[in-house]
Amino acid sequence: MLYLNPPSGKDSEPELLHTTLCAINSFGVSSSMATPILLGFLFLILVIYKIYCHLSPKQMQQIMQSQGIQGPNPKFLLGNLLDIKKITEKASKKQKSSATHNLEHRFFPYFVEWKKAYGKNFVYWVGCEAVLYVQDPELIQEISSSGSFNWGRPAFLKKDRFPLFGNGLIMAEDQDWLHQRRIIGQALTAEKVKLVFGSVMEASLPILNGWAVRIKKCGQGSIEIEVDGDLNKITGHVISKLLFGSDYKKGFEILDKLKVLQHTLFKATRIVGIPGSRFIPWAGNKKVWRLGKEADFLIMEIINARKGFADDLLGLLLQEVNHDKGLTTQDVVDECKTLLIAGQETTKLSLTWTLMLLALNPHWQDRVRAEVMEITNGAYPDINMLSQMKIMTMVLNESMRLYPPVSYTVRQAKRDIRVGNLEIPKGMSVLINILGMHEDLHLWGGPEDVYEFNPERFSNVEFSRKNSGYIPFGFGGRVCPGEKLARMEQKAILSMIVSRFSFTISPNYSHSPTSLLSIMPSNGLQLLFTLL
Ligand code: HEM
Repeated sequence: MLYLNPPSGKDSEPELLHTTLCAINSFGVSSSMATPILLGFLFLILVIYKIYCHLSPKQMQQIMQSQGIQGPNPKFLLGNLLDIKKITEKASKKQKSSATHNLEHRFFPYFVEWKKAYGKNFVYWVGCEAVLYVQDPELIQEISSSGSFNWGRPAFLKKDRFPLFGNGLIMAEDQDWLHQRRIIGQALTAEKVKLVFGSVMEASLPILNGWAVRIKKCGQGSIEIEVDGDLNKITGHVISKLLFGSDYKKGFEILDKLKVLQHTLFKATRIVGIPGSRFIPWAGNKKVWRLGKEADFLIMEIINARKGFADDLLGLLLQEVNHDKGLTTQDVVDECKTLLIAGQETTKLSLTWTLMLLALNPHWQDRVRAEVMEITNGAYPDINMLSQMKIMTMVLNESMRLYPPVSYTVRQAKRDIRVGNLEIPKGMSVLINILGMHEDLHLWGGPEDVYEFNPERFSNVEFSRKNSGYIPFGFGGRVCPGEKLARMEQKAILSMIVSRFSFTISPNYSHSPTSLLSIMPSNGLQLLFTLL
């Protein structure tokens, strides 16, 4: 087992619940605060909840229990939020001084504890929202084939994340979702992705040349580079060019705004899941509204300046405006925000974590380099060479197993749905813990192996294909439409890096992954680079 520097700061809480836990903190649910005003407020919330919920928590619990699905007992109004808070605090006190790749214990210690008590599928409560936790690959297969239109996104998440995604593809449902999915699909086919290869090279070369110049200038053989920022620039350039074509530079400003918005949304002290809370004008909410509007405004500026339909993804989306049952201009704005966030951050993070893992595992770094050199003959790769890079694929797969950029996904039953032997009642949310699946001892070879970086496990192509416990790009109808693009970018950028530089971990790097919608390093990634 390889150990990394311990985290310097406090461990972050998982974002899904972080915000809700902050809500408890900010409410200060203690007996001393139980003033008549607070009680009146809680009563009002309860009434609103009752109106919102399809079934009462008790009814949902009974339905699930009658089917053998157990779970921790929910408390009045707060569900299991206080349990989550208690378990998280206990776990962070116990945390070992050295950090490993074991992220589930770090981000979801309460899931780990509940799995031990209730098995791989159980029900827990986020306030009044019933959530079915699923970590059984067979059940996930059943959900996959139970029809995309049966599932939506939980209303409280859609509202909470509205400034970031609006009604873009991630949040869209029913016919809107299908329509948007078709348009995005057209822009991300294998053929279209080939055309993007040029912009990956165009974005990467100046940055990598800059690294080489700095190494030569310093005269010490190696220098420290903060790679996270540079990978941001490369992946931001690629997605921005895909979306906005020749207007791509304006995309950088929008991306910067969306990142601050994302950090504010997931770090700010807010209440999630309580109706009306997003309208309360406190500082976090106000900042989120302002940034959301500013991002919209910048995208509208690009749209308004357009004459005719350009040959980019924005052009494709604009062609759908004003058609019968077509998109509105606001839908196009929302789609741009969605694609910028979904397409840039995830790809960047997968590269960041892969570089960290290769820096820690020089043997695998050498193997990837040898393969790239053999295929490219020491020159830059062309698009057709990427598919020959098998060891590179194994390394990337293993990196996304240990550090999946998206750690979980949530659906909500739009009607009563039969999934295998289970009857899932309308209104119940289902959380699929991608990280938990990727660290499942039964799927990945026991406690000795599961947290190890071992790309060899992906050498058996049949195993990887069959194993539905591996879902870094999601599953079913909502599977990531950007997978081909992401995989091309990953390979192109990595092959250029390993063929020019070797790298190790800098003593200044402290291993402190945090979860803000995606799993990211809290303090960036600092590596020591040497020219080959
Ligand atoms: C390594 C890179 C990436 C990873 C690991 C990743 C992962 C995922 C996952 C797990 C989902 C499913 C989420 C869910 O079911 O809730 C998803 C959906 C999505 N991804 Fe990606 N993604 C990546 C790159 C990209 C890129 C490059 C784009 C766009 C150019 C993109 C656009 C989207 C969109 C629009 C959805 C929503 C699909 C829908 O709901 O129908 N992703 N992604």
